[in-house]
Amino acid sequence: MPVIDFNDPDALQLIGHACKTWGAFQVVNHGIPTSLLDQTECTSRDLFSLPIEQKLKASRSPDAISGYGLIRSNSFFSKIMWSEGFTVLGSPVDHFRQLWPQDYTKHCEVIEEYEKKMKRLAEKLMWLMLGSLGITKEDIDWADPNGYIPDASSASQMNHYPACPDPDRAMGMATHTDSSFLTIVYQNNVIGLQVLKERTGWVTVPVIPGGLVVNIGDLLHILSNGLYPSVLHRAVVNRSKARFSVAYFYGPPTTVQVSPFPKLIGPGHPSLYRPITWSEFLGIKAKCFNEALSLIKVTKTPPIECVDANDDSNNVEVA
Ligand SMILES: C=C1C[C@]23C[C@@]1(O)CC[C@H]2[C@@]12CCC[C@@](C)(C(=O)O1)[C@H]2[C@@H]3C(=O)O
Ligand SMILES: O=C(O)CCC(=O)C(=O)O
Ligand SMILES: [Fe+2]
Repeated sequence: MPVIDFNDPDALQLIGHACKTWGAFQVVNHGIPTSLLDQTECTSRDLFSLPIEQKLKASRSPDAISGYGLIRSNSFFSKIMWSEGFTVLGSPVDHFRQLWPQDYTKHCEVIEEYEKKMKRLAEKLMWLMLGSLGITKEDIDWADPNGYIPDASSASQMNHYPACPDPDRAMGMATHTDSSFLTIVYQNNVIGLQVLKERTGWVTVPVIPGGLVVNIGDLLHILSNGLYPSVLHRAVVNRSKARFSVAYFYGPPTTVQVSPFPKLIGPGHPSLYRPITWSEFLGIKAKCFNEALSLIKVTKTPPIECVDANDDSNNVEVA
């Protein structure tokens, strides 16, 4: 998977190429301090090491997004999902007060700082990705002239995959695409994230010091009219080491209708998707999961290569 230095003068072209061919890349020299990533990992470790009764006090309620629980999408798969998660949407304070009645403030400060810095990085990445498609700040009416997106939506997902006695019979996180515009993933120094590369198979994403993984999500897939396909990915578990990851999902304001960008449509390039908001798309995904993109497709195109996204077998890995 491409590793892109944010300070590389060719970053725009490199990002464009990575988006087209992999749907993902790693970024280094991104400006997020290592100390902040370490602190975020510490908060995540503290959270998941709490007694289960304590964690359940901050359980995600059935119709809510934030809180402690299993990943919803796991219910679409038959394998045992060897993981637990905690989703943050907006301020973590209410849930963190339930988890750590005495010292929730320090954990809130870490997560708030992490979200602030991630939002800035996500915005920069988004403009590079759009720039590589020939889309400028003036083209996007939900951004201000400086490229700032006042009401951008985001959520963070902390994941914990304990060491697993029988890794072949389990999966950490089932195969999925993210519904966001883009997702920035921090992984601790244990491998486990895999991406599906067309005509190659599953590729394990190496852990590189200071590296953050960037995934193309479904909303950028739609906006780019399929030129930048959202990447199928999953997390596998291992026998000896616990793994932690934190994913930051970034997208446009919830009320914005995302549709294939007019500049990318023309003779021979019909618009492939109908306009949709992130919230509506999440609703479709909650019911139909990996079929969501094809359900909002308006023009049928023959599949290039058939990949069974619901095949959660472990034995197709390519290093
Ligand atoms: C903004 C979001 C993306 C997400 C759904 C959510 O509301 C918060 C959790 C996210 C997550 C994390 C694990 C994989 C995933 C598919 C899931 O089930 O919950 C993603 C969702 C998504 O990208 O659609
Ligand atoms: O654990 C990982 O590396 C992947 C996490 C992920 O894909 C997600 O939270 O959406
Ligand atoms: Fe993901």
